[in-house]
Amino acid sequence: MTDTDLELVRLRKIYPGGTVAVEAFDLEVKRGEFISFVGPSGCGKTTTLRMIAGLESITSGDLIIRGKNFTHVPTERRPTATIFQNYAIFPHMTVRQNIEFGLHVRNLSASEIKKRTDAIIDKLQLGDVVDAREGALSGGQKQRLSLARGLVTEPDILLLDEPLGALDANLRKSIQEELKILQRELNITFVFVTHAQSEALSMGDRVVVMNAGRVEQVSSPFELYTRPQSGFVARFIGRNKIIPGELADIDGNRASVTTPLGRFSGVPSFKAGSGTVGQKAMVVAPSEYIDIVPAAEPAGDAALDRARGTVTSVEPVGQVVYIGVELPGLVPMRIEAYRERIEGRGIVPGSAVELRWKPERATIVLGEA
Ligand SMILES: Nc1ncnc2c1ncn2[C@@H]1O[C@H](COP(=O)(O)OP(=O)(O)OP(=O)(O)O)[C@@H](O)[C@H]1O
Repeated sequence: MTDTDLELVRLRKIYPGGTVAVEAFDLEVKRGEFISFVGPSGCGKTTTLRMIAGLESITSGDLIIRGKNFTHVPTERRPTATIFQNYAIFPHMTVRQNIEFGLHVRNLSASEIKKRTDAIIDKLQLGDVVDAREGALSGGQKQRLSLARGLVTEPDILLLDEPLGALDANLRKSIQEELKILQRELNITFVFVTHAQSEALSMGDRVVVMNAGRVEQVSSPFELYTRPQSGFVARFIGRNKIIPGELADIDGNRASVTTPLGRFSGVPSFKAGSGTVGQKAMVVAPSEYIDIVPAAEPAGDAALDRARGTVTSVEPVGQVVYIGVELPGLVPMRIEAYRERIEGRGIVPGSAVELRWKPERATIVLGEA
């Protein structure tokens, strides 16, 4: 038995009007993995999910689930269930009837339907509202009902399209946690679409970042946050500072870039051999790894990379202070620092500062910043 649940091979979607919504989408998802799709509006997340669900035809490429090709199999014969943002609950049916509905259309025996429905009602704590209709349910209960409807069909893969989008921030947070626990317990593969990067990173075992119909990067949340592989990911995920320049040197797992502020090095995000000296590249460092100190302060650690600038603004917000820094030849940067780290150190508008970071924390990314 293969432990790959889902394989997308060169998946492509062109809508009848000619819009190329998804292009060359390759992905392998392991059984029991929680995978999030994230990207800006219109990047093709929903289209990809709908192709997996069979709600949208596949223009070319292959959809493989547990080793079987489902590219042209109709939705009702796919081992998937889909949860939508608007819940898609039948308002005239009770909670129990809503859950049973998907089982009746599968021709299961009455006793099997009851057994499965009772189990899922119990699992999702809907026992108190089994006879209620949609109008009487809270946002959280509606969310759990829509999950119950999907899970009761015992899918191999659960597809979730912005399922928490309609919830307020607090409820969203607690349902995120519930969902993650539920997924671990059931060990079902979840494919979760969201446009919120924090949600994608906190929920996903791995995250697929999409941009304009294409996959930009597939990585664990930490890897994505600390080791972006493209300028798009560096800007879209996390709080990176980006210094543009030209690739100067590549040596194993170190590369360096000549920038208007000097030459800096970092870990290359590209494979050896794919970068050419002189081509456009950038130094990317997560904000959390950059220290801001008065320029006159001696550098204790000679191995740090350093860039000099002038403070233009200092804006405290709670425990964090946002410091605007003008750097020669670059667009101004905004650095976040803990208030206690900078208090009393003379970091005020007009003062000269140095940004310092460990080169091994920086990533060298090819392309135009
Ligand atoms: N039914 C359709 N007919 C034609 N074009 C469509 C259709 N549905 C989506 N598109 C286009 O395909 C592209 C991808 O859309 P899709 O909805 O998959 O993106 P998305 O990343 O899910 O965006 P959002 O976060 O806004 O839902 C967009 O350019 C969109 O306008």
